[in-house]
Order: sequence, then structure tokens, then C-alpha cells
Amino acid sequence: MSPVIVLVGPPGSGKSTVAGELATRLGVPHRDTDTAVETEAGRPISDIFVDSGEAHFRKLERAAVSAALQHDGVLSLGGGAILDPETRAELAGHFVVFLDVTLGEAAKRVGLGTSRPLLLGNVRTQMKNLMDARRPLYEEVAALVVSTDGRTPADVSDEILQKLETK
Ligand SMILES: Nc1ncnc2c1ncn2[C@@H]1O[C@H](COP(=O)(O)OP(=O)(O)OP(=O)(O)O)[C@@H](O)[C@H]1O
Ligand SMILES: O=C(O)C1=C[C@@H](O)[C@@H](O)[C@H](O)C1
Ligand SMILES: [Mg+2]
Repeated sequence: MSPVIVLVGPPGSGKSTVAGELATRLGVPHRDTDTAVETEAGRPISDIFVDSGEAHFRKLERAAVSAALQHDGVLSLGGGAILDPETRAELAGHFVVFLDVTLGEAAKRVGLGTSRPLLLGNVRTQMKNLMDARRPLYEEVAALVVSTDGRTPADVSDEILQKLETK
């Protein structure tokens, strides 16, 4: 078994939201690696970062990605999961979709909450650094890039399902 669609992209690109919509429309389960890590650890990601550090979070995330790739349905990854070379290698052969978003739109969507520890401080600056560094990695693993600016999760899902049918 393996997921029919895997979504990657920066925070605020809409991976979790769109994956939920795709799963509902396809009538299959939705898995999200951030949720899996939180369930397994029994605490929110923001607490894992503060108490145990990012490196520890990345270890938990690596294991969660590997496990989730053994299940069917639609899978959304955490924004930084593709930083891991083993994860990128494991994604080969899957239908991976990069949800693209501009800096301004992503910053608006994530707001100023504390649930995304890597964006604390100046959200726009952190987001810009993170997007610049990761864009080549998102592109490397993706079979399809879908722009999400000015589009609803339903519009984004329509495009992905249409491409899935003709792939
Ligand atoms: N196409 C869209 N248009 C407008 N708002 C959106 C769109 N997709 C998602 N959102 C909103 O943006 C916010 C972030 O979406 P979501 O949590 O799905 O992003 P994510 O890519 O999973 O982020 P993370 O990497 O932090 O898990 C949510 O409030 C969601 O409702
Ligand atoms: O972009 C990132 O590195 C992250 C994104 C979120 O999905 C979470 O996985 C965590 O907050 C780290
Ligand atoms: Mg998410």
C-alpha cells in the first residue's frame, strides 16, 4: 500500500487543508505527518521544539514519514520534511505535489500564532529564508507543482484530481 497523493510545500501552502479535501472527495483516509508526530509524542510540535529541540523533532518526523508512506490514502507532510535526504529518496516514485504559494500569501495564512516554531519572530523574514532554501528541494521531489495563490482549497483540489486522472 502507498498513498495515492503526497503533498509537500512551505507552511501555509495549504497541505493539510487540501489533503483533507482530496481524501474526502476520493473517499480515502487522510494522514498528516505533523499530526502523527504529535499523537506519537503526546504533545504539540511547538512543545517538542522547545523541550527537545528541532533535531529531535526531525527524527520523529523522519520515522512518521516512513511509516505513513506504507499506508494508502492522501498524505500531507510537514513543511520541512523534505529537508531529510532519506525522505526525499523515499518519495521517489510517489505522486508528489508541491503546493506553491507566494511569500505574502503564506505569511497572511499562517498569521502570528505560536504553533509554527520556525516562524516565530519576524514571520515574513523567516518565511522568506525558509522558502528560498527549500524551493529546490520541493521541486526535486515533485511530479507536479500547483500554484495556490488566489485559489480556494477546492480549486487546488480540482487541479490535482484532474492531473491524477491523466497521469
Ligand atoms: N487555498 C487557500 N486559500 C486560502 N487559505 C488557505 C488555502 N489553503 C489553506 N488555507 C488556510 O491557510 C492556513 C494554513 O493551511 P494549512 O494548515 O493547510 O497549511 P500547511 O501547508 O499544512 O502548513 P504547515 O506546513 O504549517 O503544516 C489555514 O488557516 C487554512 O485554512
Ligand atoms: O516548515 C517546517 O519546518 C515546519 C512545518 C510544520 O509543518 C511543522 O512540521 C513544524 O512546525 C516545522
Ligand atoms: Mg500542515
